[in-house]
Amino acid sequence: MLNIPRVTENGRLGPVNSAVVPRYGGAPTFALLPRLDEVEGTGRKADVKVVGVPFDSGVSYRPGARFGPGHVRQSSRLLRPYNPATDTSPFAQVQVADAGDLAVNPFNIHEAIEAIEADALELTEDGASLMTLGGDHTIALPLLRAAAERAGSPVALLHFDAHLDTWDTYFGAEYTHGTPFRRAVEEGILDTDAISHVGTRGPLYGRKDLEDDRRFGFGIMTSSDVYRLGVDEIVARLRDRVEGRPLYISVDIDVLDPAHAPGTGTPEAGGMTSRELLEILRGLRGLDLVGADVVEVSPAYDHAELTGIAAAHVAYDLIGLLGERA
Ligand SMILES: N=C(N)NCCCC(=O)O
Ligand SMILES: [Zn+2]
Ligand SMILES: [Zn+2]
Repeated sequence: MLNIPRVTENGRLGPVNSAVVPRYGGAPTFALLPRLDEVEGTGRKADVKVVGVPFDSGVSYRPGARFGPGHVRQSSRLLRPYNPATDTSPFAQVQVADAGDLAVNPFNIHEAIEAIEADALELTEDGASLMTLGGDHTIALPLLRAAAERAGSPVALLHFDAHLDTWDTYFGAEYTHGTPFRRAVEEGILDTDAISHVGTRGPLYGRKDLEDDRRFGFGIMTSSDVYRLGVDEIVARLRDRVEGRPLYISVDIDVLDPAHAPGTGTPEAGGMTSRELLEILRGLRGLDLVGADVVEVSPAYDHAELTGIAAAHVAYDLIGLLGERA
């Protein structure tokens, strides 16, 4: 089809109009949004760019997150343009486009990390912000580097994850999916007065893991805190920690219980529900969100697109938050 009919609201080029073209056909861009080159071809510029990073050479257990971006896009076909939970139309408030996947070397982690940082800087040169689909959690490090560079200062971080990801090395390797936030603290790109994990749970290697993590400045809202304190109290405490600072949000999909997100590399029992995660994110409106990622979706372990759909909805709400700022 030459002219694909799109929802055009508020002057923004939106998703394929699924009242005309069935949503299960055609190119699986995120939420059926236009590609970046299509948007730029109309003389528009994208304020929020969805970008995939098909990289999983940093995993310590089950592989497969390299297929995450494609799976999340496929699972995002049913997203509709209006979000009643926030009374916003995320694709109409700003221009959103799918920038495709970065080309990253699967055999050289150092080269991959450099490429991700450089590409993230290039994609944000025009003032756009990035909604990144991973990929394993290694990719958060170069994304944070680029975010801090663009913000002109270290950034606050809300890290949704079952894991701390502040371990030191695995088999002597410094750059893995279990170590990005320790490296980020060492590099001085995080505002260590304003960093917190959310949804942490599961066995650790030892008490020292928590001692190190606290020394780096991280606060922790565990999965059990979310259950016991409830969403509103968690939101209040998180806002208190990061308000008024440039903020990056990193969501490892394994923050969800394996019942909600089985398709991931290092699952842990006792996680939050997708409803809780979405409600917490919706409580973070009005903050200075400069970038976000959703990582660790490993489709070979997924069933019925459970994990892909959860990740797609999380990205949809994050795009809403990014767009409010833009
Ligand atoms: N899923 C992420 N990002 N990290 C998990 C690392 C857990 C481990 O191998 O000990
Ligand atoms: Zn994790
Ligand atoms: Zn992680």
